[in-house]
Formats: sequence, structure tokens, C-alpha cells
Amino acid sequence: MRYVSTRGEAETLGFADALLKGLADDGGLYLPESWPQFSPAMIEEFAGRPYADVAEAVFRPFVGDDIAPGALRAMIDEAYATFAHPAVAPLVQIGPAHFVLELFHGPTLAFKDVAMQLIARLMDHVLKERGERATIVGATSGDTGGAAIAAFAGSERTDLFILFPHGRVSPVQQRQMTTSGAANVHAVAVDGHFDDCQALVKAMFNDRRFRDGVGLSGVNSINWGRIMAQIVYYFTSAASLGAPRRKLTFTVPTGNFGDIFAGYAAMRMGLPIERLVIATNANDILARTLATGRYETGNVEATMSPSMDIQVSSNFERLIFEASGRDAALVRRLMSGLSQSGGFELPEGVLDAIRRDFDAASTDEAATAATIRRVLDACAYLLDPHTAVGVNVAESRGIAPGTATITLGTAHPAKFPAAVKAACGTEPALPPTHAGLMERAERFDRLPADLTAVEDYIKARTRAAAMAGARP
Ligand SMILES: Cc1ncc(COP(=O)(O)O)c(C=O)c1O
Ligand SMILES: N[C@@H](CCOP(=O)(O)O)C(=O)O
Repeated sequence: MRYVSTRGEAETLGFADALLKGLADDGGLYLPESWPQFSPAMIEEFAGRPYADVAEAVFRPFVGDDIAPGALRAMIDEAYATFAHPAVAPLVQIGPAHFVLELFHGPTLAFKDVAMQLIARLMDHVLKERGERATIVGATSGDTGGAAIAAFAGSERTDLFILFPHGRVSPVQQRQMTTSGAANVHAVAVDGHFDDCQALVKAMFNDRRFRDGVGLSGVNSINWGRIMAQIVYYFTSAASLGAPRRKLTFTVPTGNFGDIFAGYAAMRMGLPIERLVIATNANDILARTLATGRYETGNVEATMSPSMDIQVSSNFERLIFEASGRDAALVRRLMSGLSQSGGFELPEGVLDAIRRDFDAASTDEAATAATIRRVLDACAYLLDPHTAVGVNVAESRGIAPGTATITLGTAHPAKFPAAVKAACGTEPALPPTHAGLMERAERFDRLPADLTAVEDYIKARTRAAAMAGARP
């Protein structure tokens, strides 16, 4: 399988190169040249199979010959052995036809672990085979950072730099990033919001000298490997509820559009999905875009679902590319409009194509809190605020007779104990795997949202690691 850039001006790459590259040299995002197809019989056969079996079947066509089958399977098995639930991503019923897909049984209690545990292993494997190392830079609104640190801590082939918005992540999220103690991990609190952190990462990729000098790679969902890993749970959950014969809708708490784009990918691969519903908090740029056709960034608002406090949804670029029939020139024009004026207008045909597959709605803070209370009272089930945004949107959109809805449960409520307690009076406890987390000593640095400052910081630390003999 070859990978093409959404902006059409970067060379096409094989899986391993696209994985290490992260963002294409033309600023675009990589997508497979074509979508592998799964027949109804193959999907039906996924029901009841171990998660790792389905993952292997889904990854194989994307990975091609770049990774030997035995090595791939071993990495999948290792990655999902870190999960506390044998099903990896179990379903819990919260209504007659409404299910929560729990994606938070991994080491850092959020859905990011599903992909990060795999791609850390894949990257290490490829770097080792090539005798190379990489400097990985990631932006986080709270969960990607912790998951990346848990997955890459102690890796001999990577230095990991995570930029998080100072004062805008939950205390549990911050401790997951600042207490690893690993020498190859650097947590950086940036004076700004998530979009500033993400813009810094993209600017580093566009700075050729810096990029090539440090061997830059990325683990945000701009990296195709992240999306690929997230496709699997759409297949496992749908098959276990009766797909392809049963009609299903997925509602996805959305920020950077990576998770829901994985659902779209599953759809393109043959999974019959009635609708993909984008659920946003007050940062409702995507809900506005679907309603009006205009993608217009505004101010980032702080909410009780902080991981979704995002305006620039990176993966929406992938959807525009697909919905326009892979029109890279259009993507270039719209993305240049975004960087010059903070917005763009979707052509009518593209908007119509998006509306055929997607629906979108936002949820305010009061409704999010009310949803946490209501589901606790009705089902004795505690939602985290991000999942609550999804559940509220799913219910407000209604569930058509004869269909079922799966809302993605993207985080464990214990990552946001103050918000959950304020909503329903119950403070969720961290699982035993996290004992002592809040008492551990923190290590992080604070930097302005300034490209030179961040690049200098990274260069100094990768040099220091080299001098200390940490490089194999
Ligand atoms: C808990 C949680 N829910 C939902 C999201 C949104 O996912 P995505 O960015 O893939 O749209 C994120 C992060 O973005 C998250 O951390
Ligand atoms: N919500 C995310 C934001 C970054 O998203 P990513 O999926 O592109 O890594 C976070 O928690 O960091």
C-alpha cells in the first residue's frame, strides 16, 4: 500500500515511511492510495473474535510488506495485553438501543492508548530495523500526551516532547505527563491553548532545517498510524451488535476529528454505518460547518471536557480530500484560506457529500452535567464529561426504530474527578494502576508559544541526550 498526501505535492510513501514521517512535506496528511475492502461475510465473521485477530485483519492491507506478519502480530498482542479488559474495547448498554463503547481500559484511561500502544511498538520496530532514531513531538489537550508518554517512556530510539496548554488540562492528565521519570520524555507546558501547541508542531514540520536536523516525527492523529489503529474498534463493536445485518450509527465526541475519521475509514472499507454523528462541546466549529458550510475558527473556550477544547480540527482536511473526490488543489486552496483568514467556505458538492454520511451537534455545559446525572441515576453508570457530550448528542438526535447507536466512551471518569463530582456528587476513584500518581514528583518545563523557543529547547535536549550516550 502506498500513501498519498491530501495536498498532492509530496512524494507517495510506503507504510513504514508514512508512519515515521507523520506529516507530509507539503503540509498535508497521508491517506492510503485506496481503501481495502471487507465483504459482509468477512465483517460477520469478526463477531466474537479476539480484538487482536480483528486488528491483524484490518492492519494487514495497510501495512503490506513493510512489516513481517509474525512481527506485526507480536506487536498487536503486546500492545493490547496492556489493557485491563480482556475484550480491550467492551460495549455497555445504557438504553434500549444505545451502547457505550468503552475505549478507556488502557494504561492512561483514554482512547488514545488504543493507537499509541501500537504505534510506539511499530515505530521502535522500524527505527531498529533501520538503525535510526527519531525526535517525536506531540501536541496535547490532555490525553494524547499521557498516552504517548506511557507508550514511549524508556524507548531507546526516541526522544519524546509533549506540548500541553498550561493550566488547561486536568490534574490527573498533567500528572500522567509530568511524573514518568523517563530520561527520553520531556513534558512542556506552553503558555497558550491546544491550538497553539498544534500550530507549533505543524510549524516544526514545515521548518525543513529543523525537521531534518532532529529527525522529526509526530504521534498526533495527523499520523496515519493513529487513524489505522482506531479503525479496529468500529469493526469489533459493529460486528458484535449484529453488523452487517443490523443498522448502526456511531456518535463520537470530537475535537481533532481523528477518532470519527477512523469511523469514516471503516465505512469506506465496507462497514455499513448509517451515520457518523460528530458531538462537540462549546467549541462547536464542526457543528457550525455542517450547518452553514463555512469553517470558521473562533476563540478556544475552556469547558468541563477539556480534551475537546479545540478549534482547528486537523483531520477535517482528510475528510475534505475524500468528499471532494481527492481534489488536492481544492484542499491546498482551502487550507491556505484557513491560515490566511482563519476560515473557508466548503464548495456545495463537498458539503452535500459530507452531509450524506455525517450529522453534527454541540452540547453545552449544563446539558453535559445533566447527562452525567441522568445516566448515573438511570443506569448506575458514571460517564466522563467527553463521553457525556456524545451521549447527550446521540440522544438528542434520536435513535431511529430498528437501528442502534454506539457512543464512543473516550475517557474514564476518574481522569476528570472534579467535573464529574460537580455534575453528580460522586467522585470517581482512580483505578489501582494509578495508585500514588497524584503524590509523585512532577518534572516539566514552561515555555512561551514561540517557535524559536520551542525548537531551541528541543535541539538542546536532543543534543544533551546524544552527549550523554543515550543514542544507540
Ligand atoms: C477524552 C477525549 N474525547 C474525545 C476527544 C476527541 O477526539 P478527536 O480529537 O479524535 O476528535 C479527545 C481528544 O481529542 C479526548 O481526549
Ligand atoms: N484531545 C487530544 C488532542 C490531540 O488529538 P490527536 O488525536 O490529534 O492526538 C488530546 O487529548 O491531546
